[in-house]
Formats: sequence, C-alpha cells, structure tokens
Amino acid sequence: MESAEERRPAAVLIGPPGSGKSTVGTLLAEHLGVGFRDTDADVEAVAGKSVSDVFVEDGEERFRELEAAAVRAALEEHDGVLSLGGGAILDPATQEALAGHRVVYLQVKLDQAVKRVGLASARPLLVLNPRSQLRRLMEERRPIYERLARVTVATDEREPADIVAEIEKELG
Ligand SMILES: Nc1ncnc2c1ncn2[C@@H]1O[C@H](COP(=O)(O)OP(=O)(O)O)[C@@H](O)[C@H]1O
Ligand SMILES: O=C(O)C1=C[C@@H](OP(=O)(O)O)[C@@H](O)[C@H](O)C1
Ligand SMILES: [Mg+2]
Repeated sequence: MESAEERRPAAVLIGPPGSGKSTVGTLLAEHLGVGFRDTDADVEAVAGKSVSDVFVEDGEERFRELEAAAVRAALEEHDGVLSLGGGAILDPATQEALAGHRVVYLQVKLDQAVKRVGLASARPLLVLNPRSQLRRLMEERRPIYERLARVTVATDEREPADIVAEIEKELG
C-alpha cells in the first residue's frame, strides 16, 4: 500500500511573484515525469475567469478564499509538482497545512523580480508601481517563505534548467 508520504506532492514551490514558480515548476514536473498543478490555474478554473478578473470583480478577499481552498485540495490530491501563487502562504491555515511537505522556496532579488514580472502577464497586485509593491510584498513575506521552506534555491541570473537540477539534488 502507498504510504501517506508518497501521496504528497513531489514538491511545493513557494516564493514571490517573478521568482519563477510557474516556469520552474512546469519544467521540474517534466523532468520528474509527474503532473504539474498551479493554484492560480486552479482558482481560474473554479471561478471561471482570470485571476485579474477575480481581483477586480470579486476582490482580493474572495481570491484568497478560493486560493486557500485550491491549496488545500491540491495538497490532498496531487502527487506531482505544485506551484502556489506568491501570496498563498499568507493564510495561517495554509502555513499549517504545508508543514511536513517538500516545500521549495525560490528566492529572487528585487531587481530581477521587477524585470521578470515586467515580461509576464498581468498581476493585479503589481499594476501600480510594481517595484515598490514588490519590495513591500517581499519584505513582508520573506520570513514566512524562510520558515516554511525545506529547501531554498537562489534563482537570480540562473536558467530554469539549472534551478530544476538543484531542486532535484536537494530534494534527493
Ligand atoms: N530563472 C529565470 N530566468 C529568467 N526568466 C525567468 C526565470 N524564471 C522565470 N522567468 C520568467 O519570469 C516571468 C515570471 O515567471 P513565473 O514562472 O510566472 O513566476 P511566478 O510564478 O513565481 O510569479 C516569466 O516571464 C518567466 O519566463
Ligand atoms: O503575490 C501575490 O499575492 C499574487 C501572486 C500571483 O501569482 P504568482 O506569484 O505566480 O505571480 C497571483 O496569485 C496573484 O496575482 C496574487
Ligand atoms: Mg505563478
């Protein structure tokens, strides 16, 4: 019989917007030959609209409720790689639920995160003054990311494939 540990996600990626959770998570899942899930996509599927539209039409509080439910479901059901939205770890129940999981914190410096989110699709929290919003988010969340992480990987000036190799090595 499969043990409870084996049914857990192979890795749960956390970190600020622009740290590469969605990109690196997709590649890591490919390498491991397992499925990939991203809580932002799960929220979009449940809500029937984009993360941006949930924020604008229903508010951040509603987004956080949907996100907490998406994390809970994925931690119970998914045995592949799971990438969380950057703010998912703000929820105390999510922090508790992550205990014992293979949590990987993708670190990124402010300058690099600003460049990366500038290249990516809209993030509703970063629409106005992305640099100062990102700085605030990163300062507020850093202690939480650090506390929850089993493995921490620096991503600045590194290719996703190189980051994936380090995660695989560290997780064993
Ligand atoms: N290691 C990296 N080097 C360069 N660009 C990256 C790297 N990781 C991600 N990116 C780019 O940064 C943007 C944000 O990546 P994404 O995976 O969506 O981050 P997150 O899910 O953590 O917000 C994307 O355009 C992606 O292609
Ligand atoms: O940091 C945040 O609060 C958010 C990060 C986003 O995900 P990424 O971290 O994948 O960009 C997305 O969940 C939403 O825009 C809110
Ligand atoms: Mg993402």
